[in-house]
Amino acid sequence: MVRAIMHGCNGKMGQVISGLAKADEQIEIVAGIDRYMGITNDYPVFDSIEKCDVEADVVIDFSNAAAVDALLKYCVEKALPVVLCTTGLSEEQLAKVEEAAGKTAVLKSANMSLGINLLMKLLQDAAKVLGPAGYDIELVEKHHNQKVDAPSGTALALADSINEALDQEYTYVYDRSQVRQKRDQKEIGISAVRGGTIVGDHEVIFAGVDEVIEFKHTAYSKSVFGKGAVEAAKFLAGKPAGRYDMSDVIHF
Ligand SMILES: NC(=O)C1=CN([C@@H]2O[C@H](COP(=O)(O)OP(=O)(O)OC[C@H]3O[C@@H](n4cnc5c(N)ncnc54)[C@H](O)[C@@H]3O)[C@@H](O)[C@H]2O)C=CC1
Ligand SMILES: O=C(O)C1=N[C@H](C(=O)O)C[C@H](O)C1
Repeated sequence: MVRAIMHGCNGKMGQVISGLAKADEQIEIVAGIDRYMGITNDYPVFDSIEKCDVEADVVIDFSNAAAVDALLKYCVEKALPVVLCTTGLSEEQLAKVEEAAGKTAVLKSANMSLGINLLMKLLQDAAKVLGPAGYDIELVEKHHNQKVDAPSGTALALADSINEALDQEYTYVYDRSQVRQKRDQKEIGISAVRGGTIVGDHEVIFAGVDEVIEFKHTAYSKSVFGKGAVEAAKFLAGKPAGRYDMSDVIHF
């Protein structure tokens, strides 16, 4: 049985994971961390990670970028593997993630769903053909109105995946409103839409002369992310220090 600490336990994803873990004999949430205390859970909840003295094998994190520095410090000190799902980390924080991975196992992924992780692979094949053929690449993501970061971590990860296939030659453009010039061919435009309860839509558009190829992923429920995170936690418990991602968990 894998013992997990749920960081951000009283948030939307924290509650999805709590529900999934209850129905799973291979994982148990032994403690939760959240600064919001308005929910009753069947495990002890602490208002900050530093206060948690419960023994565990892994941490699952769906919280807020502002909470990630303290989390990494705690996991490094306790040599505790961490599945890092929070998005919107700064460049400085991304460097801290790499540093932490030198001391404990860190699996970071902006999207835990099978579909998006497959899409990242498919896009690399498409980009290798369509990029050199001069197709313009644009990405549009849509999320619910409670989301604080933009663009989504997934949109950035999809763009990174495409750019890797194209020898890192592309730059990202987030806002065209102040730019009075035509797009450069080696740009990836990234646009964010926020509204209602949209769980998560990602569309990648390759636009050429007289034809357009579109790839689209739609998440209809947060459980697609939750299931991936639970599998990632089971995978990461007991692993040596290092940087892991969902390609270590999902084998295509
Ligand atoms: N990698 C993936 O597949 C996915 C990642 N996410 C990301 O996960 C994060 C959380 O998403 P949601 O659950 O929808 O958000 P949410 O806002 O519903 O939940 C976040 C929880 O973290 C808590 N929190 C915030 N700061 C804290 C702190 N300093 N200490 C302790 N607790 C703190 C909040 O009180 C809240 O309960 C976001 O960054 C989101 O983008 C969300 C879905 C899928
Ligand atoms: O905040 C969300 O909800 C989501 N965030 C992740 C992201 O920023 O990519 C993943 C998913 O799309 C849902």
